Amino acid sequence: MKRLIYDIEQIFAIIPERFRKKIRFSLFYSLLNGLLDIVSLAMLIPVILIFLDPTQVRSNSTIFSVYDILGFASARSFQVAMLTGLAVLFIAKNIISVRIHHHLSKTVFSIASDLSENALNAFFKTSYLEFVKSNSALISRKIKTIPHDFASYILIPLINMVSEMVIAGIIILVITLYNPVISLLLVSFMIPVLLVFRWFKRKHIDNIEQDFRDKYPKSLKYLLQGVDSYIDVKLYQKEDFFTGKFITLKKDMNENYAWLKTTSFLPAKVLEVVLVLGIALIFAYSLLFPSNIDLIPLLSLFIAGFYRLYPSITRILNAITSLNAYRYVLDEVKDAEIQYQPKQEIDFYDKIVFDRVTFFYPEKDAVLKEICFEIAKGQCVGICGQSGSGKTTLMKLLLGLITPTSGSITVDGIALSEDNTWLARVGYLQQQPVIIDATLEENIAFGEMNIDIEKLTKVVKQANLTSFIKELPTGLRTSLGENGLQVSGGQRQRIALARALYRDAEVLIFDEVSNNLDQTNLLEIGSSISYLIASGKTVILIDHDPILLNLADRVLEVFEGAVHESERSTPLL
Ligand SMILES: Nc1ncnc2c1ncn2[C@@H]1O[C@H](COP(=O)(O)OP(=O)(O)OP(=O)(O)O)[C@@H](O)[C@H]1O
Repeated sequence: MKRLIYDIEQIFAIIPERFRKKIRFSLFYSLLNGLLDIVSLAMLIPVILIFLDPTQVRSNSTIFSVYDILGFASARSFQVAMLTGLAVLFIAKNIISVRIHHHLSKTVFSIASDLSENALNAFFKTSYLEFVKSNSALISRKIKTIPHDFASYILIPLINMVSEMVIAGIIILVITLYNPVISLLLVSFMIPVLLVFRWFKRKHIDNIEQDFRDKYPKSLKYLLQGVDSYIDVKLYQKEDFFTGKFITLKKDMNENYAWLKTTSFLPAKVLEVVLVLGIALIFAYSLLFPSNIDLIPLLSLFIAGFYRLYPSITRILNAITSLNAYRYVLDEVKDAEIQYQPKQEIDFYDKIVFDRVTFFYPEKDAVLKEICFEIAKGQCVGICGQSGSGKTTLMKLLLGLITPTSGSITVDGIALSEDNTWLARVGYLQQQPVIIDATLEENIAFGEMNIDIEKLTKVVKQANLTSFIKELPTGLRTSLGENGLQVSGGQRQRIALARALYRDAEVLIFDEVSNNLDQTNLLEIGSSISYLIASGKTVILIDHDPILLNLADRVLEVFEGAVHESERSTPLL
């Protein structure tokens, strides 16, 4: 019980503030729904009675007072009216019930959407270093699966459980008042159900939480890795490795899922047996003591009580199973709401300054030590250095994705961080630019809802994309497919360049773009870069290719953690 209260407190803490009132209403409506069930069942008993024995209309004082107040002239017309009333009541009750369930589901799944939104915002807020340590399976689980599981397997079962507990309590109380023997019979029959359930839960359900926590993300990881490395998997003939890893985990999980399903099925079956045994016991009692018992009302009461207690008990037990199996979700969904703070504006009009910047990755030696240099606005600076010397790290620092361990990086005197608008001024072109599964124009405008056609046409020309577009079946509106697999390395680079130009980036960083380009594409990118330099953009070229480095006003060399002005040892063209 203590655990349950603790869980309820935790669950309430997770529900976003604006939904708490709605959830309380949902709970209230669920209770109302249960009460309507009880009322309609209670109405069933007198209707059965007057049908089986019409003399009850006059002999039963309660029934007679209703008959009298409503001014009926014959028992038959009263029977018909009661039956019609009962039908209307059941229809109305079930319509209300559907509406209440819809309200509950709508509220609960709106909460799931809210939690997903929070998780996605939190993901975009994670630091670059945390991001590189994470994996996509875990991220997608946190954003998609966990909020959904919280709604489906925690919130709905919890609301059902609380309202069903109250309803079961009311039913037992009412029956006790009417006939304590039946009440005792009903309660004592529930005990074997609870014992069987408890045994099952201990044996099979308690491991399921571990499955959901550990095996599910691992299996998803192998699945995604296998799909993402399609070419390598085929090349190295490692289909069995990925399939094997995935399927071993999946089989274990499915075995436990099977027990989870069986457990939810179990109470209904046991309760059915209990119902038949109860009826048999009442019959046996009436045979043994015929004068002591009024068989029909007793049986009606037992069956009516059971009819409503049966789903109550099933729902309570299933809710307990669900809360146990999915309790881990509570730890993973707890992330606080993101507080948005306005970002500090940076208008780049003078220079970028690296002042005694040192950077260590966690648990590693310093990649860069006390480096100092400046880049003036409008300059084109080349950066070269051996593989692993720290060129990309330098760029991540310049982008503000990572912050110096010591020293400072400032733009016009303002220190770089994710809390200022610096990233909006920078276009970063990587070796393998990202292509999203969308049209070419959506790839260029990247995340803009309303595409500015005039600007689009301009950047398409600047990035030398005109001839590529002519080859496409529907021009700029052609879909580039998942991961842009149908686009060549050179085309990718030009699309990325158009993307950077579309957002009016002031500073353009080209990170080893020559790696995936042939001579023709390299010259084309080179001519685009020359155009950018001429138009006053600040350009940073991390590269080893003389064709590109030749475009730079100066070249910096990263070597053993330091940065020197290079003598341009390579003959420039
Ligand atoms: N996220 C990270 N965590 C830990 N170490 C890292 C991380 N990223 C890079 N490193 C290490 O930092 C060093 C510099 O890496 P960086 O990618 O900056 O080099 P680079 O000069 O760009 O190399 P390349 O030319 O091969 O791309 C390397 O030793 C690398 O292993």
